[in-house]
Amino acid sequence: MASMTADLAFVSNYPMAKASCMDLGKRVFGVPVSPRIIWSNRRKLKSFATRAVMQVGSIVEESKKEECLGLDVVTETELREKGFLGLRKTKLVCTVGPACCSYEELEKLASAGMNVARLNMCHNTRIWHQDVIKKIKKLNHEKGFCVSVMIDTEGSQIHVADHGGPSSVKAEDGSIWFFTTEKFEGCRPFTVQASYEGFAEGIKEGDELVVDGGMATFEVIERIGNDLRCKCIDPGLLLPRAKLSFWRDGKLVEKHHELPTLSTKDWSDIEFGISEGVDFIAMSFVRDADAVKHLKNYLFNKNKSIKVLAKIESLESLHNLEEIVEASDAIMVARGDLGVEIPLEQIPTVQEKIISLCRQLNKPVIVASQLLESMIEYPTPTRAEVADVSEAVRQYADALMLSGESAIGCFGEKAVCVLRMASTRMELWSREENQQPSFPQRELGVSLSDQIAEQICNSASRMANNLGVDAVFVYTKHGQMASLLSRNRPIPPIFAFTNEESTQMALNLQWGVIPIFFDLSDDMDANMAKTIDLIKAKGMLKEGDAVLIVSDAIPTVYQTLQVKVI
Ligand SMILES: Nc1ncnc2c1ncn2[C@@H]1O[C@H](COP(=O)(O)OP(=O)(O)O)[C@@H](O)[C@H]1O
Ligand SMILES: C=C(OP(=O)(O)O)C(=O)O
Ligand SMILES: [K+]
Ligand SMILES: [Mg+2]
Repeated sequence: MASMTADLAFVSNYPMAKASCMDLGKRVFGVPVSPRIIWSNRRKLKSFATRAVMQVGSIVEESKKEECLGLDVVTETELREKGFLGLRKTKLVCTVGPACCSYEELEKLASAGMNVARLNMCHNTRIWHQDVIKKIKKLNHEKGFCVSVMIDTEGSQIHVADHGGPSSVKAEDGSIWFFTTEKFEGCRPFTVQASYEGFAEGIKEGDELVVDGGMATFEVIERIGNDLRCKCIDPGLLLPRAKLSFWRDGKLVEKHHELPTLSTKDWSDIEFGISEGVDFIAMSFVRDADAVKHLKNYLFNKNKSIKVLAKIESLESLHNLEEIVEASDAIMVARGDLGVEIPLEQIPTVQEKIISLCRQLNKPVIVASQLLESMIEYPTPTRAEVADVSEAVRQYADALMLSGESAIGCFGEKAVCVLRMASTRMELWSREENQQPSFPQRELGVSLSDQIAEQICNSASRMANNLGVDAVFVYTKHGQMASLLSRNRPIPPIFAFTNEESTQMALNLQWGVIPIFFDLSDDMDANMAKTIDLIKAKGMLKEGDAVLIVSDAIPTVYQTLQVKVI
């Protein structure tokens, strides 16, 4: 085994009162090392001591070993080209649709940097979605990618039923339209089927009916039972499944319809997702935490490794934001529908508030929709779109999401490249110019061991930045330590080694984390030595590089803390 000449000091969770100071005295990082404090928490538990160990070590010797490491091909390439500090931190989610559903197109998106593939269950058939999932898993298995899969529910929003007619219908100014709940085949002139029979509840003459956030606007001129006669006052297009919202005196008429957040179709889509082994389920139009808890309880008995994202896209979800974030595994700022329910000019501020709350509560957050909308048709983005992307990156969003840009756009691969380049450059620039929000100091941990893990990760991140280490290695079974490190947004990349594939796929949504599948053993030293050797064997660690090591792996045999100087 290659030897690792380094000083290693343990910082774990020993109450300060018992801290003993040991000067390991050796040179690390090329500078004399001041004495270090050793904390270790020897909590006398009958079961295993919960210990989080942070070690600082430097590597000064070559390693000869070559072993296959679960590092995905994209990261490996980026690492070789740009080194540790050039690695992109912000994750990329791509909606898969007809424009990119072939194996070759999916491979292009993965090579360009897609971390998560999103399947919108509003559209297409389950067979189609199943085929895409199979291709993504094949790409991961055969080509060494690490792309996670997310399904996104249709939800119970009121929308225009698929009129089965041409892809979009034009509404002329002054034309009279009939919005009905009557079910009929095909399409009738100037008649629109609404997806929900109670869609007109509480609506009065004079109210405005807005389609898809403004694609067309109508004035309600008569209510006939459950149906509405309307006059087009702002001409535009009626797209299939267009969403409907109602406004009165410039304010949204909040629809507290009794539709459940998850419709019957959603539940069967969820069963489909479980059977296909998806990694994430994104819930549309979440109104409160109950719906999230209900789904998580259901999944607990089916497949508890599937992560639940709540999509913030209604006024009601903003009213219940904190409880929803607390209950969810991750959050999506779904700006498409959110922009229908709140004034567009408020989106950047609301988005920043959601991102900050998610960081405080240690939940990854995706900024979604219309980031590069013009690239559906054009090969380059507008300045406003790149400004939107860089603002989401500056706000420290964990991930950015493409919708139509990749699903139906002519330049999906280019759009991913624009996101990748813009986010990498903005990460570097905003760090150099200190443009990013400071870390919200809200304590998370409730139990002592959670508080210890949180404090270790907060300290480890500060230490990593202050010492200028090249990388952070974390050994984690369920990803908690990796996410707590990510929450701090440290400068060096976080290599998260885990022996749980579900953890690896879930960490694909965490800012700055590179999830690596690795057969963790109970021997921390072996884990450390082997992973460092392996990364070195790939030529990605070089002489003098410094790695900071954190672990929450609860070994089965550790009874004492080891201080090792090799
Ligand atoms: N799986 C799919 N099959 C066919 N078309 C899709 C699919 N996913 C997305 N699309 C197309 O891409 C557009 C943008 O995707 P998205 O924003 O996810 O959907 P929506 O418009 O329902 O919010 C959709 O309106 C639809 O036209
Ligand atoms: C992502 C969103 O949801 P969907 O595309 O499913 O409407 C959105 O509304 O921004
Ligand atoms: K959806
Ligand atoms: Mg939506």
